[in-house]
Amino acid sequence: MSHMQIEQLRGRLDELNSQLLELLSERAEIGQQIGEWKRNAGLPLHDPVREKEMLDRLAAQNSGPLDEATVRRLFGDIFKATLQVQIEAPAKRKLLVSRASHREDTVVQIGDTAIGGGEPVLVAGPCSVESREQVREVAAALKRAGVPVIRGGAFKPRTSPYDFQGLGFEGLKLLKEAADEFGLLTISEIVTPAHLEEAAQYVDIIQIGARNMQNFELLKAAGDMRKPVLLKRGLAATMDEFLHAAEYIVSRGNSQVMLIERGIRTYEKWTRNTLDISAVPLLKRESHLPVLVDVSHSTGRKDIMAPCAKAALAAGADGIMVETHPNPAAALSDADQQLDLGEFAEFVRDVQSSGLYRAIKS
Ligand SMILES: O=C(O)C(=O)C[C@]1(C(=O)O)C=C[C@@H](O)C=C1
Repeated sequence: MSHMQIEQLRGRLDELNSQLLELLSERAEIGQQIGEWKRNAGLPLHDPVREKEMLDRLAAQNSGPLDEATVRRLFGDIFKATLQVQIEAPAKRKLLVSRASHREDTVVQIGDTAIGGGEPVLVAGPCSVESREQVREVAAALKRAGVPVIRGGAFKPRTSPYDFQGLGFEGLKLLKEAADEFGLLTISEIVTPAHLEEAAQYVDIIQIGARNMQNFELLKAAGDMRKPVLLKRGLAATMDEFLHAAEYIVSRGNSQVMLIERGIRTYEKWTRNTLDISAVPLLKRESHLPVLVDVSHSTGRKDIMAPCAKAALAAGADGIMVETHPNPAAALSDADQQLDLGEFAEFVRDVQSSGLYRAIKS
């Protein structure tokens, strides 16, 4: 046989390999569907009787050149592989928030502001809305710095019940009033499902806080809204838990979800929490949702906020959240970590100087 003939035969084998692979994949997919049905019906996945029937039929059909034992062994392996796919299917279920189900970056577009998939944005504001003057002063500073979104807590889940709990809806109204005056978007944390509808009049982005990341009723209610949601990573949440929490919202039809890393609890005491920078590229790789980083709650210290913000942007973050207050020493919450307005302007300049962020010019 000539070399050319061998090449032709090998070419034909390559074609048959591709066809076999296609057929095996189709077979495995059908097996997956049967597996799902069995699981729901509470039936065992392994069915030796059915396997024996199939093997006996194939043995009877076989006309060589493979001998019967080989046919039985090969198909036995195929059934084993199908069973394996059936067993692993739930763990490998593609989440709606995963890149595997949606390749392109999700872009949350609110008015002229786009979050995700392009220019990073800054979100800034006081930890808590305290007064009309306070929030108005911050809004003016944000406008000057080209920051499009103002944050401000009105419903504050505080560690101690004796600490300032926020101004509630009055706080949301003040936030909205200041934002409207300076053409900014608003973001604020909501903690009660029943408050979502009313809060939606005042906030452009609903924040679900770290302590509520696995408040499943709140996640479901936010999923029933058609408003952007910023979901904070829980204090001790794994990536898997974080993405599943986001899935609760997206699976109810609200695809406008953004994730925010805010530091996790570790043994380290020099920072308030430990900023998990690796969360940024991991989440960007595994999910199509925009990823932000809160440099205030993660570090809890002003002196490293700008470098951490730059690190987050370099790692691929779509935005940075930072707290600022006209008079941090007198703030009713998080007094130590809020930048004053001068420090905030400096922070923006510093982050901008990295070339990783451009302020929006109005
Ligand atoms: O027919 C089924 O019940 C299947 O689950 C499919 C299948 C197969 O690959 O053909 C897989 C595993 C069972 O042990 C038997 C058969």
